[in-house]
Amino acid sequence: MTETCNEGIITDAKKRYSAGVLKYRQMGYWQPDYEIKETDTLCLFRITPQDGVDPVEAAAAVAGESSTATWTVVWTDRLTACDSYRAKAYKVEPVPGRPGEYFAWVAYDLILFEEGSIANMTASLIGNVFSFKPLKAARLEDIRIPVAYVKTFKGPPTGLVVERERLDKFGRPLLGATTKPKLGLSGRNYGRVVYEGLKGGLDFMKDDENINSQPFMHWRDRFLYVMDAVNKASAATGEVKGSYLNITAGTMEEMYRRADFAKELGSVVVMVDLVIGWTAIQSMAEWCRANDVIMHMHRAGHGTYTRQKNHGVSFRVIAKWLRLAGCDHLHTGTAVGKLEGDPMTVQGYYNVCRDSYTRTDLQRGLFFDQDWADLKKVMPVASGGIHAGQMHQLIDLFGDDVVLQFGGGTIGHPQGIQAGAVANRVALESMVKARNEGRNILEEGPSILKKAAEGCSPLKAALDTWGEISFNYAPTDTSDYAVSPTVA
Ligand SMILES: O=C(COP(=O)(O)O)[C@H](O)[C@H](O)COP(=O)(O)O
Ligand SMILES: [Mg+2]
Repeated sequence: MTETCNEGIITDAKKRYSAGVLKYRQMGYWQPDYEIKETDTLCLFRITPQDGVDPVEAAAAVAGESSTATWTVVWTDRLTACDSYRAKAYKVEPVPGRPGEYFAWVAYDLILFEEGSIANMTASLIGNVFSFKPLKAARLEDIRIPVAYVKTFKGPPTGLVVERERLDKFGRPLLGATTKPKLGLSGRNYGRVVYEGLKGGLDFMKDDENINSQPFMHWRDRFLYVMDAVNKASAATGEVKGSYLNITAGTMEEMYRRADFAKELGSVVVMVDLVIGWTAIQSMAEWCRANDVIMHMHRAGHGTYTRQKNHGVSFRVIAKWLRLAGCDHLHTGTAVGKLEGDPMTVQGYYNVCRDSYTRTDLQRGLFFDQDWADLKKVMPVASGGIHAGQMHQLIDLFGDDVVLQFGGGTIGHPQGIQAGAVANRVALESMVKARNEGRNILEEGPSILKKAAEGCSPLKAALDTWGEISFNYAPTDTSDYAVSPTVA
């Protein structure tokens, strides 16, 4: 598929710039012999051209519409350094095992993006091009962001190393729980749930994505009761505790108001939902940086555009943008829980959050090397339908630098919320100890848990209630190179 010459480009200026419509490849958006620069942003798109549309022309169109082009020749190109500003599609390959789909690699010059602005970068890369008629579908699969551009972002306000220092917690995953029911509790009842969870042994409790300031619980009531619970649980256990106060609101002014109040009450953490948008995320990261507060990011809404293989934006790209934009915690999936997530693909997201340098790893969906240029690391959050009986799988999949969050798997415990938290903490500590002793936790996990449960009735009850619960459905978003990688 890849061609070795610039076939198609019209170089004669008179012909190139006479008014009319040319093919994108004739305009210079297809350059198979293009030499990638270290300062280029590289994108891998998965495109499904309409029947009869040449994949190379479709790739050139993607490069054109996501950079400088419009549908017709414009003489004003000649007032610019258009040869370098034009994005270049430089390689097209059929996707293995997916007839009609092609991978198209496109390079973008550094000058095309404003420094430190995900809003600006995304307005180019996913601006018009996903609605383009010659394509049935398009997906941004992966991105390589050049160090020169990475250095224009401040990244996570706290980062996972400093977070551990502030919390004084090392050598094990952190534990959390989402307060349930998501909606409807009064402030006082809500605070009670938070206290029970933290007192039982969790490090964090968490507001859910859709709890903001509804009539049943004004945000100030929630913040007051939650912080009362946090302080009492810290005093009772001698540990630093936190509860992610969701400051998501309808305006920036209101979000700042809520963040200020959270800080005033002594919260170590605030939370926002991905749906607030890139600019709001970058602004809240600035606020968190200035106020020494951890920023928890719930990826609410992402499944609308990340899940389907043929259209949208892969979550690995969203994770890369979020690390640049700045968040300290990021929901990245569980693989074993109730929500979408192929294990290898999910591990790829974790690598994006925690690596200093991410290596190409096709089986985990990573198509490029990514140098993070010492940008701080994001703490991934595994959350969604998990329970103590899966502890060995979770630690085996994700290691120590992760928040394991059991919402229903704490609050639904038959002996109460505090018992649910105890079960999770005991399961976690037994599994970490077994791993540190060199045991194969993936194989021995169930027996390690059973043994630990002999001395812990809450863990026994958790295993009896949920031990057999699993969510075995075929994942939607898997690597196309899971069996034998063919692209270098
Ligand atoms: O409320 C929950 C989980 O509750 P529970 O633990 O009771 O299932 C979170 O919103 C999900 O983690 C979001 O999904 P993701 O983390 O994949 O973004
Ligand atoms: Mg939720």
